Amino acid sequence: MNAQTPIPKAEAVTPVMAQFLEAKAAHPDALLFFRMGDFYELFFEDAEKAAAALALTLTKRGKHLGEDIPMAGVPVHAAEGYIARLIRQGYRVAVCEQVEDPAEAKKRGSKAVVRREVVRVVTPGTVTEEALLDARGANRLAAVAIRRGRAAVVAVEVSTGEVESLALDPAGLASALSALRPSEVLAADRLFADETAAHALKASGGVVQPMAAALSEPSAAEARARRLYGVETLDAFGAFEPAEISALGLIAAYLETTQAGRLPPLKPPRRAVEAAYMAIDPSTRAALEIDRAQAGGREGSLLACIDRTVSGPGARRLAERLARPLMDRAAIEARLDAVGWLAEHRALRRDLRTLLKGAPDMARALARLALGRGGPRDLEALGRGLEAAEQALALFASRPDPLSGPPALLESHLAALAPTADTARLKADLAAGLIEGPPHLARDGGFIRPGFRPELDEARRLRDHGRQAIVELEGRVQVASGVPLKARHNAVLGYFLETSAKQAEPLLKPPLNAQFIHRQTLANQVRFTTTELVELDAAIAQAGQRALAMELETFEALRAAAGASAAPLQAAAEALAELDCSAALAEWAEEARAVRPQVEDSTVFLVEGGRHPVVEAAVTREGQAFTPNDCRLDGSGDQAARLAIVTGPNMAGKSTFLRQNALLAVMAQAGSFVPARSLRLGLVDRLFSRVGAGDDLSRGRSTFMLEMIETAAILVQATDRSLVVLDEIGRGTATYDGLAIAWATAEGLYQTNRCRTLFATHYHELAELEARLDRVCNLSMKASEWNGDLVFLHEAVPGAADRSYGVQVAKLAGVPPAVVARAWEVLDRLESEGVGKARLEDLPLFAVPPVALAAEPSPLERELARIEPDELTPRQALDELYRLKGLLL
Ligand SMILES: Nc1ncnc2c1ncn2[C@@H]1O[C@H](COP(=O)(O)OP(=O)(O)OP(=O)(O)O)[C@@H](O)[C@H]1O
Repeated sequence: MNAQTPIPKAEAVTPVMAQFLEAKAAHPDALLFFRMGDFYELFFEDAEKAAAALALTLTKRGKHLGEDIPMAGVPVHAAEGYIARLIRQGYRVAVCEQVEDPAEAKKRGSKAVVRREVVRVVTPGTVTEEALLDARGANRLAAVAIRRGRAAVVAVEVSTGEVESLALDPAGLASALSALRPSEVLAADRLFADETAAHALKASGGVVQPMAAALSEPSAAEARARRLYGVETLDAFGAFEPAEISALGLIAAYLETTQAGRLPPLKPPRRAVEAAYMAIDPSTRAALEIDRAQAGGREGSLLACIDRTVSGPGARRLAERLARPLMDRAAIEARLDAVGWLAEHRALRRDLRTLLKGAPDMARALARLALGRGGPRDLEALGRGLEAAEQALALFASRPDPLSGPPALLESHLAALAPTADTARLKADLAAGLIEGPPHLARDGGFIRPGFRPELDEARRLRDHGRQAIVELEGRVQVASGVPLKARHNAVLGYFLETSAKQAEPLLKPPLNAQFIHRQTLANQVRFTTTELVELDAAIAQAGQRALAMELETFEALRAAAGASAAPLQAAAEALAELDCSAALAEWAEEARAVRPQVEDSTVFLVEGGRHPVVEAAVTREGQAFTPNDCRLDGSGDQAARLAIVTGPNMAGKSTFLRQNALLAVMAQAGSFVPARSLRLGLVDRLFSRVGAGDDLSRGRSTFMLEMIETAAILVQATDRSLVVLDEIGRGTATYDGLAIAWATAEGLYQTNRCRTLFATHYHELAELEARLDRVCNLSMKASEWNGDLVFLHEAVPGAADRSYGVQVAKLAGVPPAVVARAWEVLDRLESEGVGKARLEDLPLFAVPPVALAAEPSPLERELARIEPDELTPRQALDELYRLKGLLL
């Protein structure tokens, strides 16, 4: 979001305003939080925006070029909450701090202003503070680039240091981005001209940050990426494609500016290949409500329904697994082994979950510490995390049946939990060094345990002893002077002796005025000091400062020790998260009576007694029973039909049936048990679901247009390994057009794409396909009529539905009786005239041989895609043109 403050000319402004203008000029598109003593102040347009966004009072401070300067401010101690709210509204916030002591500034002259610098830009994708993060959700910063016809997405989780790089075909951008669900996406500004990329960026759901195209240029990007990792060459990370380097360069550039040079500790990029995951495009993801319900929130999604994790990191792992189901059968089996083993070992699972419930978010604490934003509480979190790791290890070691050892994946997590010499020392130091329940911030001290550093104890003793000495002094001067003096302290005077104005009289006159030095007269009180008190005050202040300095030094030493052990700490954090995730899936499997799916390399899809977990939960809450359903498909057409036409009345459960089968595939390949009696699943490479679409009027597309765009994508991309569930294609247009489109789509999917397909429709004419084609079957959702009313049985049975029962459903919905009666009349007329029958006969079904839908690009197209105009000199461009023309000859 842009917050373009009109930048006034710097002449004739106060020195502070000049500082503000300079900082603002460097961060024109962020709201500038300008530190003034105990407040952050915002000026000009920033003030107006923040005041509106945070319901702050908009005031004025001084004049600029004759005009009042609008101003709004927030107290420093409450700033985090305000910044959080601005970030959630899509703003970026630049924090401009005082970076020197006011006393230092004074040394330069009485008029000198304190130096200020922007120490950080807070943006949605780079926040690390607990208050700004969702404990159960990842917070990713992603960058997108396209070079030489290939695209890349690099995603960084600053709060945990995870980095992932994915090289892919530009057509897959939307799927890849929607799987990552970044909070913020960076892209070179020229990328917005590319329709595919622009669509993918918009569909990502994150705040999009356009970046100068120069930052993604290969050499600049590579240099920055090397700097990010502090390496001479990126070779050790594998062979990056040019687009990946560009995207990594954008991330590096953004982190450099927003973190003001303080770079987070990032893990080496994990390189993923597109083929490693089941591709799920954004509309399929939305339609299936995998991690978010269509209404927006988590509530009502598959994730919310099955999430039994007990820790934030575990919840993030689970979300990640569901967002990106795997294609690697061995990796899926390994996850299933882990879930299965934990499902069997109930007592151990229970103890493990109790243990993990209290475990802290080590990865995020570590990242905050590394970025210099962490405090004693983050150190404590590391200590507690290491303790939890040891306890988890002990739990597994003490299980009663040592013979049935945990499967390989669990073993690898346990190995990561084992302490190293460094982490063991760190844990011991943290336990010995920190008090229970230390404060968030190191700033004020008071968090080092007595006994940890003898010299700190000594400084504290002196400080406390001094305080005791003052109490004694207070008693003595009272007796000596006969005046009721009270010892007090404030930040300006330090310690002083105070009495009422009336009783102060004797102290202001000889002989007592020789001992009592007057400091201040207020309306009712007079304040004094004595030489002894001045000395005590100085000694206390000095000891206090020494104690604080030592505490801060100790904090730094512990922080450095944690930083030096970052790798084993991150590994232990990840292992705890994985254990929570697997144990949670086992817990849910037991609750939901879910079974282990059988995953294969074939193209079968055989479900017995499948259920939709979310609908089942909703139906059960209402006190009703959910009807499980079988589904048999086979891409090879060997055991079952490849295409099933699903008909049945409205409300009979068609959409539920379709979605539940798609979700079973997602869950199985995510490595979860599935809500069914059994499932045999041949790995699904791409999942498509077109189940109802909303309008996308902001992009000027009608519901029907959107439906057709999505249908086109399926027809172009689905392979013989894909699973497609389509609900009511072609209903948003005239009946004949709709039927024709539905028919041709079913035919195309069957003959050209050859994918496994469930095709729900109200065009009962499509049932004819079963008779005409080999591997097509009809399914219908059973309903029966009872006393003129419809009863839904929600059972998928072989055969086509005889009719739609639309009028009965209208009646159930409360359409007025007169309208229902009229509808019956019209329906009777239409049916008696045989309009439906005639219609089908008219269609030129199978008259035209199907065309190859997923056409290969021509050599010329392939060559064109490879050319990167920005990287060519005019001369090279001309040469390229001649070469391309040559391809035509
Ligand atoms: N297998 C089932 N067992 C029990 N109840 C079910 C089942 N399937 C669906 N239902 C119930 O029926 C309702 C309607 O289901 P669904 O939306 O799938 O119907 P539909 O046939 O797709 O309807 P329409 O054609 O109007 O879109 C669900 O909200 C749920 O309450």
